[in-house]
Amino acid sequence: MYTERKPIKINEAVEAVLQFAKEGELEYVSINDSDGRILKQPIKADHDIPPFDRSPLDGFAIRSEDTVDASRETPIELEVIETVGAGAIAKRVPKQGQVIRIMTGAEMPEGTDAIVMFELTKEIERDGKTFIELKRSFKPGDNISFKAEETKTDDILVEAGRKVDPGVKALLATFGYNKVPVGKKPIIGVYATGTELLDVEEPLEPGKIRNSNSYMITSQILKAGAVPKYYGKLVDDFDRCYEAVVNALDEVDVLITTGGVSVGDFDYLPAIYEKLGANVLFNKIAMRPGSVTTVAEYKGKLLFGLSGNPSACYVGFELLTRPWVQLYLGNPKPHLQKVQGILKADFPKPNPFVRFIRSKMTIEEGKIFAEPVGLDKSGVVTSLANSDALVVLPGGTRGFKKGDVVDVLLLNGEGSSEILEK
Ligand SMILES: Nc1nc2c(c(=O)[nH]1)N[C@H]1C(S)=C(S)[C@@H](COP(=O)(O)OP(=O)(O)OC[C@H]3O[C@@H](n4cnc5c(N)ncnc54)[C@H](O)[C@@H]3O)O[C@H]1N2
Ligand code: MOO
Ligand SMILES: [Mg+2]
Repeated sequence: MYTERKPIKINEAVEAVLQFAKEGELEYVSINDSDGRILKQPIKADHDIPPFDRSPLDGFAIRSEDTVDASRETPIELEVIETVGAGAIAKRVPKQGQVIRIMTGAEMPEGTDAIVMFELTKEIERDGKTFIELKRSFKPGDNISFKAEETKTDDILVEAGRKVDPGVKALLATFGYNKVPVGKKPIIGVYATGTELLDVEEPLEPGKIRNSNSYMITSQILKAGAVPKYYGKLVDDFDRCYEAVVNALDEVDVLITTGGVSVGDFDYLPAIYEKLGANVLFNKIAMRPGSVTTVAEYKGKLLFGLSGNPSACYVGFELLTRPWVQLYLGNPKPHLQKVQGILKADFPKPNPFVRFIRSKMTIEEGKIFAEPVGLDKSGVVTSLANSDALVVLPGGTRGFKKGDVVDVLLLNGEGSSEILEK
């Protein structure tokens, strides 16, 4: 029997979900496996950078006092007594009139206080010795990379909560983080429901479609940084679906189902939550697509009943499941980043509920534009492949015109600590 559902605002829905946020434990992973992981501790300098005074050039380490009288008119000659490459330490200490040939990155030899690059010198061989000719003077400290000029011991260089990217990884290596402290990934179970669903390798049959949601959601889970556990597809049979949900719940941190969550005769998820005794946080959100998105809690675990319609399923995950995952991982910016953009085409439909339109973002002459892509229907799958943003049109508004400034959520953005709507 049909029972009316009361829609809540998307912000309230997100808040309801995040009441059950929990942070995962810290685990150590090899630096080689740390890409994309969220740091659980700040990266702290355990030594100065550079760790010693060093040469930033290929050239000669000199005693600047020896060069005081050098000029174009009165060039001086200095004797080269040793060559030192990066990683080696000079064995000799130059006396007056002596220099050490030095390569970029090598530690400044004792007794020297400036570097002259090769290009400013002329080499002279005489009596089995090597000399350089210099036509100008140098001051103490000329061309030296000084110890700690970049960073000092105990400086915090990257805060906890940051994602490991190539730059962060360079610092992890610099400071000897062979093992990196990161947030443990939650395991997210996935079931696709629907008697109409075919596996990817199966040929089409009358009345059937291929199951795309589980692949899409698995990919969204991976992109969010969690571990997907795909259980397969289920035909619309109450007992089989109920049993599958109960069994999966023991093995996962969160369970996602797609489909079967609306008011149809074979939409069994609402009844499954009821039989389970789960606490249904909401079963309708005032948004399009994804209005049927339902979330229930059972023994502290969340069950996301995402819509079967691909676009609604996609949006439901990004707005509701993804933030939960981010908080679990330790990311203080769990929500999609919001920017303002210029609508690139008319959008004549009225918006009784807030609408999230699959869109393509571009930057032209320094301005952000967003263009709706494909059909704006929740059953549409093709638009998703061309979207990197969601245009947000507030509920209770009429159509929008090309050129209007609108909020745009970035699907590949930095993340935000703010929920989208106030
Ligand atoms: N009387 C009403 N009918 C519907 C309402 C409503 O408010 N009153 N809401 C509509 C809206 S909005 C949506 S969204 C859908 C949601 O339906 P369900 O979440 O129950 O999903 P299903 O009915 O199982 O499937 C909907 C649609 O999606 C296709 N589908 C399902 N699973 C997959 C999959 N894994 N891969 C690709 N496509 C999938 C399915 O074949 C259906 O076409 O309800 C409306 N109805
Ligand atoms: O849940 Mo439906 O996607 O609102 O369109
Ligand atoms: Mg249905």
